[in-house]
Amino acid sequence: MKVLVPYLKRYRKDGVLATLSVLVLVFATLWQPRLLQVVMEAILKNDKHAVLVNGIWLLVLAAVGIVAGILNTVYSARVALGVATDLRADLYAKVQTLAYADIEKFSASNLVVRMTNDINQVQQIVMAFFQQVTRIPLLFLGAFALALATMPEQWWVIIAMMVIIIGVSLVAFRRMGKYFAQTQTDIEKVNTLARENLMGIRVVKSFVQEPTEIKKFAAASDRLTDVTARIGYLFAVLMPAFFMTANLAIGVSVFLVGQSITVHPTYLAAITSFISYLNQILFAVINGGFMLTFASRALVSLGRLREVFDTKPSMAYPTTGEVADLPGDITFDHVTFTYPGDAAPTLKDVSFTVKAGQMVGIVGATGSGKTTLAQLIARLYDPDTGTVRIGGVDVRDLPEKTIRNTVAYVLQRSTLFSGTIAGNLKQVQPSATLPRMQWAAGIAQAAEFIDLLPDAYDAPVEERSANFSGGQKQRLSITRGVIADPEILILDDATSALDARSEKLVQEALDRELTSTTVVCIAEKISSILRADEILVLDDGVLVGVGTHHDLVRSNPVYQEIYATQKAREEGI
Ligand SMILES: Nc1ncnc2c1ncn2[C@@H]1O[C@H](COP(=O)(O)OP(=O)(O)OP(=O)(O)O)[C@@H](O)[C@H]1O
Repeated sequence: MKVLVPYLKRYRKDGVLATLSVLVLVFATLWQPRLLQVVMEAILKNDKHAVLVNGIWLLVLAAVGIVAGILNTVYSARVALGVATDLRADLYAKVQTLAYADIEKFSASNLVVRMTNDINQVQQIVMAFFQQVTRIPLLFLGAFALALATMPEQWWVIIAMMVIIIGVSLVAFRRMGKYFAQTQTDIEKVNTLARENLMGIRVVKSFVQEPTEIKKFAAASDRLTDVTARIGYLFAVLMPAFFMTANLAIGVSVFLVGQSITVHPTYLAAITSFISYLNQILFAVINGGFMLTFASRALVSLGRLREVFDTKPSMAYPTTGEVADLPGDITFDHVTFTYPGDAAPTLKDVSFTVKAGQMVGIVGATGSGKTTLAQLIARLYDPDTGTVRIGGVDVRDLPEKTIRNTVAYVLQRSTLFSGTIAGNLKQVQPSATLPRMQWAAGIAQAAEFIDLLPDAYDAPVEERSANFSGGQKQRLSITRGVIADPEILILDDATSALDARSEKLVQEALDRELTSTTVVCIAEKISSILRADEILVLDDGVLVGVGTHHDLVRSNPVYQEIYATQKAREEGI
C-alpha cells in the first residue's frame, strides 16, 4: 500500500469528488425505498396530493442517484487511470536505472508482466476502491438500520439472513481468492510458453517441434481452463445460494406480515421497503466479498511492483565528471569476475593492455569467457577484484554517459528496434545526417543493400528486425556501432553471418575510416583476426597468451590447437 500513497495523493481532488459522489449515491439508494413506502402509504390512504409530491421526490432522488453514480465512475476512473499511467512511467524509468545484472535477475519477460498485468490489477483495485470502499459499509449499515426501523419485529429474519450470507461468503470468497491466485500463475505460464515458442519459431519449425510445443501449450492452457471453470462453478452455486437465502428471508417476512395485514394495513407499504433493504444488504455483502478477493490479488501485484521499486541498482555511476574525449586505451589489471550466483569465477586474474587505435582479437574455446571480458570493458558488470580502465581511468569512476559514448558494443544477434533504419541510427547519434549514415553504412558494407530498398534509410524495421536477413541485420548493427565514431568498438562475433569477402571489406574500412578507434574483435574464426595488433587467447577464463598471430602460432599451445583445428576443418580433414 505504501507504494500507492504518493500516487493517490496526486489525484486527491478527483478522489475527494469520487468519494463525495458515492456519499450522495448511497443516500439516494437508501432513501428511495423509504420514499416508496411513503408513496404507498399515501395510495392506501387515497391521498392523491401526497402521492404526487412524494412521487416527484422519488423521481428526483432516482435522478440524483443516477448522476451521482455517473460522476463517481468518472472520477474513480480518472484516479485509477492516472495512478496506473504514473506507476507505469515510473516503473519503466526505474528499470532503466537498473544494471544489466539486475534486469537479468528479474528476467525481461517477468518485468514486462509487472509493467502490464500487475499494473492493470492495481488500476482495477483503485477503481473499485473509489467506487465501493465507502459504499459497501455505508450501504450495509444503512440498509440494516433502515430495515430494522421499518419492521422492528422482523429483526431476527434480518440477522438470520445476514449470518447465513456472511458465512457462505467467507467460505466461498476465500476459496475463490485461492483460485484467482492460481489463475495469475497459470496465465503467466501460458504467456511464457507462447512467448518462448513464438520468439523461437524458427527453431521450433526447423526441429519439427510443433506437436511437442502444442502438447506443452495445451497442458498449460488446460490447467488455466480448469481453474477458471472452478471459479465459474463456484459462481454458479454461490449466486443462487445468495438469492435463495434473501428470497427465503423475504418469504418469511411476507408470510409473517400477511398474518397481521388486516390489523395493520400500513405493513403492506412497509414490506416493500423492507424487501428493498434486504436486497441492499445482500448486494453489500456480495460486493464486499468481491472487493476482498480482488484486493488480495492487487496486494500481490503491489508487492511485485514494490520489489522493483525497492531494488537498488547493483552498479552506481558517478553523476559528475563527464569526460569528452577519453582515449581508447584498455587496461585489465588482475581482473577476476564471477557471475552473480555462480560458485566459480568466469575470468581469473586477467591482465593486459591495449593501446588506443589498435585492433585486438579475442579467441578461445566456447565458454572460455570472451563475451564476459568484453562486457567488463563496457561495464555491464563489475569485477570481483582488479580494475578495468579505459583511457587510464577506472571505469567505475566514469559517468554512464561517458562509457556509452566511448564504447560501442555490437553483438552477434544485436537487437534493432522496430521503426526505421534511420531511427535506429539516430538512437545512437540523434544529429546523424544522411551523409553520415551513408558513411557508416559504407564501412559496415550495408550501403549497397540499403540503397536498393524503396525507402532507403527510411525503410521500415519490423519487430525483432524480422524483415532483414541475418547478414543484413549484422551489417545494420555494425552501422549503428560505428556511426558515432566511438573510441572503442567491440565486435562480439558480429561478422559471423558475413561472407569472407564482406568481412574483409568491413575490416579494411574500419582501418581506413576509424583510425583512432580501438577495435575489439571476438571471432570464432581465426581468419577474422589474423591482422590484429594483439590477440588475447583465453582458456577457461585464464588469459594464456597475448601477441600477434605470428608470435602465437609459434609459441602458444592453446592458440596452435585452435588454429590447427580450424585449418583442418577448412581443408575438410
Ligand atoms: N549471465 C550469465 N550468468 C551466469 N553464467 C554465465 C552468464 N553468461 C555466461 N555465463 C557463463 O560464463 C562462461 C563464459 O561465457 P562467455 O559467454 O563469456 O563465453 P564465450 O567465450 O564468449 O563463449 P562463446 O564463444 O560460446 O560465445 C560460460 O560458462 C557461461 O555459461
